Amino acid sequence: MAQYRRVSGSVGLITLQNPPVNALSASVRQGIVDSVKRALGDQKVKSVVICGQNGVFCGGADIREFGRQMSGPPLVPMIHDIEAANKPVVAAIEGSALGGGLELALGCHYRISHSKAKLGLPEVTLGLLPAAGGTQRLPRLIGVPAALNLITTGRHVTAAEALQLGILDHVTEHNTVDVAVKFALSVTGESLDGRRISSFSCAPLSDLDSLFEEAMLKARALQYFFFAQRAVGRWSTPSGARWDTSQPRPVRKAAVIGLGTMGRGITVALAQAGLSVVAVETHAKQLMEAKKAVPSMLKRGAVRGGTTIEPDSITYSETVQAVADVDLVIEAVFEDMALKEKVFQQLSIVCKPDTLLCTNTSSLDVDHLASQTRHPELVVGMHFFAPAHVMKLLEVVYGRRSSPAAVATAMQLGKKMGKVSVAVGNCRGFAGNRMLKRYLEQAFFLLEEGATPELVDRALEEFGFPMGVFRMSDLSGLDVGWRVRKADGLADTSLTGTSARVRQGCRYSPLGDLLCEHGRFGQKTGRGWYQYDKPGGRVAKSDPWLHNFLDEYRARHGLVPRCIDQQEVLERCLFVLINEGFQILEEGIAAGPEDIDAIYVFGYGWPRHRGGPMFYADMVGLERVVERLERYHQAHPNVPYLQPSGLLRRLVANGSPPIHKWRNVIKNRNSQL
Ligand SMILES: CCCCCCC/C=C/C(=O)SCCNC(=O)CCNC(=O)[C@H](O)C(C)(C)COP(=O)(O)OP(=O)(O)OC[C@H]1O[C@@H](n2cnc3c(N)ncnc32)[C@H](O)[C@@H]1OP(=O)(O)O
Repeated sequence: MAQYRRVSGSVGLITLQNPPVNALSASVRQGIVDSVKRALGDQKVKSVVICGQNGVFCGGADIREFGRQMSGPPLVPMIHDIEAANKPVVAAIEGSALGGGLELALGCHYRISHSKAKLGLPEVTLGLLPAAGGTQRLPRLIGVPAALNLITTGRHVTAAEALQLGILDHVTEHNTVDVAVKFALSVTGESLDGRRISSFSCAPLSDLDSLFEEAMLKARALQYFFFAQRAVGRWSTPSGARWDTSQPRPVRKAAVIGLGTMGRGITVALAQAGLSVVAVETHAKQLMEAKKAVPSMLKRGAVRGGTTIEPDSITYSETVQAVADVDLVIEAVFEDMALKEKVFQQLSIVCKPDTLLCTNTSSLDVDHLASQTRHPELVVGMHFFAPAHVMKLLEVVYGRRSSPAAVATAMQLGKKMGKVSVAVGNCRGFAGNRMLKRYLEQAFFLLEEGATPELVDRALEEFGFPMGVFRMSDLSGLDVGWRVRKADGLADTSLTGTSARVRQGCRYSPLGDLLCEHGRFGQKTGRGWYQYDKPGGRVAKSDPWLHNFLDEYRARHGLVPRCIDQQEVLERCLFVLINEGFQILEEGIAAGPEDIDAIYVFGYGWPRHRGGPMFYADMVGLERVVERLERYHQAHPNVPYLQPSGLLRRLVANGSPPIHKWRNVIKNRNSQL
């Protein structure tokens, strides 16, 4: 329903009332129609404000009514009548104005919003189109490109963005209804001619064709990705193991070894999947902290997902002996081979002979760990992404001796945990991190050549990544990569002169290592590629220290900074990552391009509407990718992986078949080996 009352003498205030989000049920629509009629018929009322009760404007059509017989007044004429009113109508938006809620607000003559409100047309996420005037009014108000973006993505925008786009007239930090009532008083009697959005003409666009072409490309990418996501479940390995011929084993009880950040997340993910879990941590302090953290993570998850969790599904232990009867173990100790070797040797003794032993390593050799056990065929990698109970991606890494049943079991467990599980072969960094390494290195090189973290991140964020490479590095911690580079014998900052920027015969940038030596590990230390207001702060700010440091670094190494544009940033960072993807396909580490695309979309923030790196390469054109890589390789001959991979060249030589035919080219090649 809707409540109607007169306030401040001459303002008719209509309050939508339908908890929890004031959705536009039949009775709310009836309430609005009746209240508007009353307000317009009352001589004392000079203007109208529409708001929602309990700090929410309106969550849109009442989804609970979908599928039922339509009753009550329809939305379109209701909104039309509001727009046609001869008294100003102001929407006072708090909380959310979504779907039909935003469409109602667009029918009003003015929109005032609280700064914390969210607005959007999310119908597409429900398989609908905005059918209450949104597709007509929004493009007229903010232009076709911006409206198309909101309508086709369904994304929610903040009040600040909505103001910038022109959806809102005013944003306030104060009581929105009070501000709207005052505003309504101030516009009493003013002409409404320029306020009825449906009478606006749509700004003509010279490049409408390219706009629609772009939208079509997005649609193609999303459709491709829909199938790619499903294709990864039909896994296969070069040894011939396949999803449809491999029998997974039942897993009822699992264990996690090591309760750091990853181990806790994995424990939560397993418990949420309904398994009983033995959580092992040999350090008493860490164990105590985990015992507090895990239940509260579970509780938060249950509130979010509306599920219940058996509180005693997790038992904690300080010794590995506690895992004697489990079906599967996931090791998540510190990323140190010697330590992991010891854990696997112990597990091999303690566990039942048929227990599956998994490692959460992000890059170490799964075959080597398997060799520490009595049953190497029961060892696989289960590479989770942080936070492990939230991130959708799981790389299931099969080793040379992993049995088909072991791979099938890990894949099925991943699915049970709600993950997108992708089977990949064993190599340094597996598929995702191996490709990421190339991307990161190019970003460092770009800084050496004259770019700034801001410029690189802006290019990547405009491409669609939720955060650029440097903001991401600050978030995940610069020390993570530093440790890996040290273990690989790369991070040696004592080198000077030319050798400082060359390792193992290839170009190397020590910039990340140098920052770590300055204690700049990213967000956690409050300093990294950016500065933060405090350790743990989230808002990245440009750091003059860093810019000065880069200037000095370039001067020290005789590097003359040059102007670098966004196109070069994208090509250098993305094409080199794509090239590594082709190399991975060629080596059989990933079975098909869909696997790589799923890994990048679910694990690394690659924008879904661009389909994943391999699909993107197909869209850009393989010839162009080869041509650009060759050009960059000529300019940087000491970066060998800028050379187009053999598979990429072969695909071009085969007339650049579309992505769904690449597997044939890969298969033909492998069968000739
Ligand atoms: C078939 C022909 C129809 C013609 C329609 C004409 C055009 C209009 C179309 C539409 O408007 S479609 C609906 C568009 N709106 C949405 O998609 C919004 C969906 N909701 C949300 O995004 C969020 O719920 C929220 C509004 C941002 C609030 O988020 P928050 O995290 O604060 O709370 P939630 O836990 O998500 O929700 C709380 C509570 O509210 C229920 N709910 C939310 N939206 C609706 C709705 N539109 N209709 C009915 N109920 C809704 C949600 O289920 C939760 O309820 P409980 O589970 O707690 O009971």
